[in-house]
Amino acid sequence: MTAQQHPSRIVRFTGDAAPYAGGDPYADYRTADFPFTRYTDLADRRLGAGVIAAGDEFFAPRENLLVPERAEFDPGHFGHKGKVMDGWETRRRRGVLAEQPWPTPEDHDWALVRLGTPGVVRGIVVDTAHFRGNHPQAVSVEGASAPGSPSPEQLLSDEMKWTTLVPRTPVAGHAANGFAVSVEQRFTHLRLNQHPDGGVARLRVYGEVVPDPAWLAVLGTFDVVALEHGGRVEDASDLFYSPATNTIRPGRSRTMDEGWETRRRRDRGNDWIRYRLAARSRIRAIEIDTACLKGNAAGWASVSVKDEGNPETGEDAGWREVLPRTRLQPDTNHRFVLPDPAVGTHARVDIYPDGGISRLRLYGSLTEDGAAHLAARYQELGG
Ligand SMILES: NC(=O)NC(NC(N)=O)C(=O)[O-]
Repeated sequence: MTAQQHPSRIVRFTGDAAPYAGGDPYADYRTADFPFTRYTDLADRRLGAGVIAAGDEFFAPRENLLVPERAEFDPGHFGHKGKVMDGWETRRRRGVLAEQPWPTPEDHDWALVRLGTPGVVRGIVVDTAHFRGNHPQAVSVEGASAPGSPSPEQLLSDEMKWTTLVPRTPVAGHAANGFAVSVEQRFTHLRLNQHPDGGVARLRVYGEVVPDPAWLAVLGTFDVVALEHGGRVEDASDLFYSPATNTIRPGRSRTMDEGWETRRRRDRGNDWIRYRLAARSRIRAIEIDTACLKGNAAGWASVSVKDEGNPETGEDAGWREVLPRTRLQPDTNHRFVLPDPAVGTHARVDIYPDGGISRLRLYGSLTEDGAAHLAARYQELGG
């Protein structure tokens, strides 16, 4: 097993994985703590991402790449086409002549990914879990920015400009191959290439959401903390059972684990999440949902707002409670109209004493300077 230190200090695994020897298939899996995983997975199915085409998917379908759970391996599961693999796997490439039976150096397989929400990519994980002996020798990743909803044909046409995010790089089998990306551009689509062929279990694309300011301007009032609009979690008191980011995902929770649940507190404190809003906003209405949290819904909740971006004072006025501590019901969506709009760049929900909420929605509109900031960033990133 080899782990190499990359110039950008990202651990790189190289070399083949040993054949599966029985027992826990993850026992010899190689992975690391990649710093960029604190960003949002822009290729999350739950945000609307999809693998819209692939040049070949003989052994295993491209859709597996974005399954949220880690890849499974059943050593005895064989189908009509071979070993059933939980990933995207192409057939073995061949040369064209008896004298040249090998693929050419240019031969490769590709898959086109539509990001769930456009953004700047900070890091990519090409996970080859369980691909041992049939993983690609190398991978590369490119990004494109296309307006609207382009077809695979449009994306593959010569007119489309693709930018290299990860140059062709050798990867290891049965490993989480992580790559830091430093391209300051907003992308809508990615192309994952396997050189010359092989299988990849999962693709994760971590980055910052960059919303289209024209769309937000037309909407006027929207959820200013929603992940898809560029809101994000900065910190939370407890991540024992589930990520706090679940509270700003699209849609309602269908099961308890799709929300945010904290462990049972045995002290006199309380749990909380701190968020950064899409930009400076004026919040007028709040929703707190406890969907699917029944014996463990938060007992009470309050919401506070902080304004770090006041262009007149330039001052940080500290936290201001805009929804006082309010009793919550289990498995219920609660709606609150604020008596006065609350202006801020950050929000915090405090739950008492512990338990969970499934969603927080902060409905409002961008302030003038908030909208100008988003428009400038969009321009800068070539949006
Ligand atoms: N044992 C295999 O996985 N073989 C082949 N792949 C599948 N899925 O059967 C191959 O050639 O890569």
